[in-house]
Amino acid sequence: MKPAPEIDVAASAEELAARAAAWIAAKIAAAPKRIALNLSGGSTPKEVFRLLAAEPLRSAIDWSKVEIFWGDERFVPLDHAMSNFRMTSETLLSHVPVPPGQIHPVPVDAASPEKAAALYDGTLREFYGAPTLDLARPLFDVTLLGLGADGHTASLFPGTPALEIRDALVSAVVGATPEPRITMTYPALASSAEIAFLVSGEAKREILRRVLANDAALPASRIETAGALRIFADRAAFGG
Ligand SMILES: O=C1O[C@H](COP(=O)(O)O)[C@@H](O)[C@H](O)[C@H]1O
Repeated sequence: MKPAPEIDVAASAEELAARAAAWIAAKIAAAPKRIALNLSGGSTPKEVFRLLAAEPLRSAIDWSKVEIFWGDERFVPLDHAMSNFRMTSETLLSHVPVPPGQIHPVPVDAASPEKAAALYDGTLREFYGAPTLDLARPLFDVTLLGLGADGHTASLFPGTPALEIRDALVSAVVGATPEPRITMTYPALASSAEIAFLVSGEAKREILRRVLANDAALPASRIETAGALRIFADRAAFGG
């Protein structure tokens, strides 16, 4: 992992969520105009999203500035129980006034995971306003990431071809999980002013230790960014 992450250790999962939500709210407040948030799926961000959608943060945030993307998605309909979009809608987006045109879901209605990936790649480049990413001008302001017990992050799973992709921003991931996934690749995830991992629970302790030791076999360890790297962990995950 580069650069060395700033590690924020909370006493509990609830405190982790509160600290991460407050941090995101502060990032939105500090943004002069629009702010591009690249969200993670999975279980850990749910409470963070609920807190952002509840008072006092809901009213304090200028949601008209916010653009929403997803770092990964299951190739299932948007209303499917496994959909990251659905989880985000239920916990956050159906409760806050983000203009609909600023919500950019992965197009899971495409004919195949590969087509969905290619379309989302185009969406990212159009939003960025240039065909290639410039290190000095990140695509996202904030990228949230989770950490799977196998070391995956977004849908970058150990041993999958997506880990080696450098010329596309988005890839299909077929065969790593029962359902196909769509994931941003390292170059897209890395193009963020701030990357924040959310890691909670004792089940993540060993994998977090290995990520912090830069175990190169783990996809999460291979995130490299010109931006800042932060880890929100609870004591159960971090130890101590
Ligand atoms: O970054 C991500 O990581 C998770 C694993 O997180 P968890 O909170 O469910 O343990 C992953 O599956 C998710 O889709 C992704 O965005």
